[in-house]
Amino acid sequence: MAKRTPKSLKDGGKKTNLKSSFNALTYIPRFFKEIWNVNKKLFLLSAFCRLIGALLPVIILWVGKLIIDEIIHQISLDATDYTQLWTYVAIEFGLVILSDLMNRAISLTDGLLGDEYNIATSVTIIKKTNQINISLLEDSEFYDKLERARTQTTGRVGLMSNVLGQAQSAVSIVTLIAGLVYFEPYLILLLILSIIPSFINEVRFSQQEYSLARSWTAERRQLDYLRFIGANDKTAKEIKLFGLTDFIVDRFKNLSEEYYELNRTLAVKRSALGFLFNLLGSLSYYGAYVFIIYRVLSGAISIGELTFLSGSFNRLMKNLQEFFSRFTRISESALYLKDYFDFTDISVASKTEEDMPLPKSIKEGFEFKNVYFSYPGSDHEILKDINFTLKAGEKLAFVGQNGAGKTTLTKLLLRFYEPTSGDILLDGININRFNKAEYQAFFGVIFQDFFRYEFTIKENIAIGDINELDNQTKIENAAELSLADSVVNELKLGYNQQLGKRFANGQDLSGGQWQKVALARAYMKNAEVMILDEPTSALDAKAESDVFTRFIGLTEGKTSIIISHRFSTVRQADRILVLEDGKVLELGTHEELMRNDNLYAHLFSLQAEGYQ
Ligand SMILES: Nc1ncnc2c1ncn2[C@@H]1O[C@H](COP(=O)(O)OP(=O)(O)OP(=O)(O)O)[C@@H](O)[C@H]1O
Repeated sequence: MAKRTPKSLKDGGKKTNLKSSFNALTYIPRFFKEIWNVNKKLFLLSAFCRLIGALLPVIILWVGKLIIDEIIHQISLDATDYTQLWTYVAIEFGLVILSDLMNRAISLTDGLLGDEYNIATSVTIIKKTNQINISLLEDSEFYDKLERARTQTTGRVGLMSNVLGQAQSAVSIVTLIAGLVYFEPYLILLLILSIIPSFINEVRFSQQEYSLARSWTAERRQLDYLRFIGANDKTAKEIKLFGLTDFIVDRFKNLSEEYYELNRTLAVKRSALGFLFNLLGSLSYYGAYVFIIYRVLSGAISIGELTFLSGSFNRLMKNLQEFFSRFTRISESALYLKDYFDFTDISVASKTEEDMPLPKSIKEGFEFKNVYFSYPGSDHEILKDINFTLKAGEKLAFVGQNGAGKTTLTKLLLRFYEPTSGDILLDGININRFNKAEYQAFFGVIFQDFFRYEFTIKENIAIGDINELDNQTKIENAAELSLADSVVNELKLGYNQQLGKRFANGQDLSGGQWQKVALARAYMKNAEVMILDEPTSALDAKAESDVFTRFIGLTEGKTSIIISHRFSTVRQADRILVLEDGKVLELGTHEELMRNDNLYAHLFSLQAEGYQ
């Protein structure tokens, strides 16, 4: 990990300001359009309940006023007919029940809508990630964006409740203000004066908190990573043996404590100032209270009106405080919304892509012409002036020392990256001109770092052609050809055995067993071109020879590339391409290269000696 420059509150990365907070609010209509599309009925139900919920407080306060006035009226009359009074009480009771019902309905609909929206955005993120170029996926800035889009899901759901709650508060505030204005218009001024300072305080701090959180995205990813390697079954062996716990804990603590300190400073300041400004609110409330009491004592208003006014004033003040603090929460979450939409808006169109139809079968083959390549963001040339052909139906092996560029060459062929200069042709046509998804479907590939999916073994094999998941015969056939059937036979639940240790009843496999499973994927797909990157490295000598004989059968008549460090495997290819330091050093049959007496012959003899 590179040495980090400590951040302070002042240099919190990209600064956000009031303008950016307000700008972020422009994403809210788009956000609600997405929620609306998720479940229209539920959305309307939630809005309806909130509208009723918004009108109830002022009505309940008003009925309270009627009850008190009626009691005083009855006492002064010495009367015994309380029908009117009990009717009011019954109405208030009904309204309180209705209010409770509405609140519950609101939290229910919000929860359900939030869950549904959550599912929808997770699906969007998975699909979008899949459409994005591999080169972008390896970019750390992109990863930060992805992380923000992924981890802020709960924030987005909260945002929905907050915005809807805000609309509800706005209706309540208008009705309460109408009541106050009717009796005592001046109280409104007092109210606004007491609220504004705390609003400004909230806005200021929420921006600083967002700025801080955003500027620490990369460090949070590091913290996640340390948490992952520090408490994980895959790393546990090495961590114990190398005694890495303290090293990881120290690194984790140093990083997280710095973040904690900055956060704490902000939180303490926010709370202290928040308390002072709220004190101002309480003072104004009691000022208003005293004022209304004077008005009652002077006979200007009734006791019922006193309760209505003080109740309305109190509620209004709380509602306004909540309205403003919620406003800052909304603008804060809206900034995260921007991160999400920035991610979903990443353009996936390739400049060069056309939609040429792919040939049904390969006639001539592939040709690399003067290909140079550096990974994005680096000047280091990994491939230099590469020229060779892969003829239709030919089995070509790539050989070379670690880091020579073998895997990179296949990544270019698969269009995960584009050459920095030079062309790759298929039957004389630049591969960029074909539809990318169709072009990539042409290939059956087993990568060196193939993924061990913690699914069942059957699913792990079917991944080679997931449409055939229910085709048990095909899966068994593939397992037999790749020798994965011997692995299946040892599993308690056979093909339905869960693999890996993450889930209940899962069973892990050895490296070689996993490789057989991965190889079975190649047999699932009857691809036009096969690429196997180190397909047998973890297999024992007997299995390697068996697998390879079968693989030769699988690729019979097919264009294929095999990357291997085992010369017993390599020599069976039709031709061998030897890479050294990103350049083609030799190309020819095994016999030709042996006669050449260059790097290939040298490495071959070295390995042969090792077997003697
Ligand atoms: N995503 C990447 N970004 C930047 N550099 C990379 C990336 N992947 C590989 N490299 C670099 O490119 C060079 C070639 O790597 P490549 O994986 O093609 O080698 P290889 O010949 O397949 O090696 P091995 O035999 O070890 O698998 C290496 O120096 C490696 O560090």
